[in-house]
Amino acid sequence: MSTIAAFYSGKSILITGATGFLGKVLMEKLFRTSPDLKVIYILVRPKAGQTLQQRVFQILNSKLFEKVKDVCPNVHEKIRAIYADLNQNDLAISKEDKQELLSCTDIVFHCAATVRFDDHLRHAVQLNVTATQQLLLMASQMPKLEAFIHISTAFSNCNLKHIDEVIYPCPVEPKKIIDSMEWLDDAIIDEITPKLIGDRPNTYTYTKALGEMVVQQESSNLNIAIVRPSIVGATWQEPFPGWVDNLNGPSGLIIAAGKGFLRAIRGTPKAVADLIPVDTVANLTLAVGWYTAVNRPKSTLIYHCTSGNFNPCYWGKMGFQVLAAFEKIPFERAFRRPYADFTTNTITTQYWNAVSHRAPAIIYDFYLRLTGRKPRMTKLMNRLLRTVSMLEYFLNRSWEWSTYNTEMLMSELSPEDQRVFNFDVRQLNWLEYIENYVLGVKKYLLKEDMAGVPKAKQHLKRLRNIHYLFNTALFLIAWRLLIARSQMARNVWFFIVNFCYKFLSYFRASSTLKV
Ligand SMILES: CCCCCCCCCCCCCCCCCCCCCCCCCCCC(=O)SCCNC(=O)CCNC(=O)[C@H](O)C(C)(C)COP(=O)(O)OP(=O)(O)OC[C@H]1O[C@@H](n2cnc3c(N)ncnc32)[C@H](O)[C@@H]1OP(=O)(O)O
Ligand SMILES: NC(=O)C1=CN([C@@H]2O[C@H](COP(=O)(O)OP(=O)(O)OC[C@H]3O[C@@H](n4cnc5c(N)ncnc54)[C@H](OP(=O)(O)O)[C@@H]3O)[C@@H](O)[C@H]2O)C=CC1
Repeated sequence: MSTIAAFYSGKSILITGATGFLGKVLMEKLFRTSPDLKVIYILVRPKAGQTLQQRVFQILNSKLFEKVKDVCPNVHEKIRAIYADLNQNDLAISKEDKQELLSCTDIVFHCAATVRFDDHLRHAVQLNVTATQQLLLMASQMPKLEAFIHISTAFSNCNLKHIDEVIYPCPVEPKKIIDSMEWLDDAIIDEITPKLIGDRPNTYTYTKALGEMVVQQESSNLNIAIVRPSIVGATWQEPFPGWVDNLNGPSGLIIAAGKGFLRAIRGTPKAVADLIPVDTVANLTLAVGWYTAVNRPKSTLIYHCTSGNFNPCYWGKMGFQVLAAFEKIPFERAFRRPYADFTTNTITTQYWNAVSHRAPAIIYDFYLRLTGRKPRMTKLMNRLLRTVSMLEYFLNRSWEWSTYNTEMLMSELSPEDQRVFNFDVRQLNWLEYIENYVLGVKKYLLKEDMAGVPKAKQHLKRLRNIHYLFNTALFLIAWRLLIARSQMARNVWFFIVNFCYKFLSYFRASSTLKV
């Protein structure tokens, strides 16, 4: 019997961000391995016209939760959705709900965050800093609380090259930032944002670093640990390989490349692609919850959930594997044949953006206009290029994260726990993982059926022929224009024609002789 699974049996667990990518996988694993847990409280807000209950119903009835229903048939009764909005200072939790949470919660997993890179600083501070502070305040009033696990990111200190399992202070105290957000207007915040974030690339990484500082400041009276995952990708093994449900990180780019929109990207092929499967993050997080509650370490331990240290993969190799996967698993209705390459400097990037991204979009929009349809490709391409430009920072650098705590935890686990809560990425086969990832993107994000693969392959063949035809036509037009203007080009042309004619005559004569 797994010690960790047994630990969570009978427990009341609070999860924030349970409707998100990581939160769902974490919840699924908890239900599947500890079906005897008492209850999982999730803080949810209504969204996209759906009530809390509808959102929970949708999650529990999704493919991700199929296995859970076999081991925990009454899963609906064990999940309690609590209305909350982390955008509001008191988290908007009702008095009754708050009372129940305070008196019953044994463990907290704080996953909720805004992960948008370009979020306005006010909103990012509210979600990633103030809400964390509010939640910690609540946690400090929970008499039964055994552990509070905060999910941060391995990139919270991406301004450093080597990152230890410590909290690095930001120059301005989080409390001062929180206070200033209350009285500064948006225009002034916009002005000071670059100064505050300093050498970090965006408000996301900055506010996640501030969030860690808040955790540290509250850690004296709480039993806390921080998990810092790197770039979270599709599931590796559980509940099944390749599951993914949003466009963050690599997933959006895989679609863009597979559909033929993305042809070049500024990236360093030799930089480490520090991807980590979402089920690995969930397993480590649950193991951290158990270890923190049972061993009550004297200080706040930080766990890097990264792959580069254990089993590095590089962007060049990963890009190559993604392209190879498209051969087997093509996406339907591609705009162009999938082909992409890494460029290493700004000038070549701009050249490829003009030639391979903007020009085809303009030509296609022209065709749409001619056929009486609304042009849309240029707009889509501009959006894609904006997204890509935000991800480039992470494609052109490598980081080293120390992993002593993660390795220590691994060694503390029984063989059974190492199997059930596996977070040892040394066992990960990247080629297999990437292939499953591409398949997952096709199935779960694009909702495309494998039955459509032959048609997709045929469509790609047609695109290849159009490509050859287009290039030949372009060449002939260019050549024709050149011949009309240059004597030298004419001479070359007559030389080639003459040569071909002589060659054919010789070939014909020699074949007649043989007969
Ligand atoms: C030698 C060999 C040669 C071979 C070479 C081969 C070369 C190969 C290339 C092959 C292809 C790719 C291979 C894999 C490479 C992957 C690279 C991945 C890079 C990843 C870097 C991530 C670093 C993460 C570090 C930090 C990790 C974290 O802690 S946080 C989690 C990550 N967070 C995010 O990813 C959030 C990013 N998103 C945003 O910040 C915003 O969405 C945005 C700013 C990008 C866009 O905002 P905007 O308001 O404009 O739009 P929005 O309303 O959000 O969406 C508009 C439309 O765009 C879609 N969308 C959203 N996000 C993405 C995305 N990440 N990628 C693509 N598309 C995205 C969104 O759905 C909307 O679509 P519509 O609804 O259709 O309009
Ligand atoms: N994805 C990644 O690559 C990485 C993620 N992380 C960290 O992991 C954690 C989880 O990320 P991930 O699952 O990918 O992110 P998602 O964007 O998928 O999920 C975010 C979650 O936070 C919730 N949330 C956001 N705003 C509010 C709000 N105002 N009130 C209530 N809930 C809110 C969302 O709810 P709703 O569904 O209502 O929007 C959702 O459940 C985050 O802390 C992130 O920083 C760290 C490293 C990498």
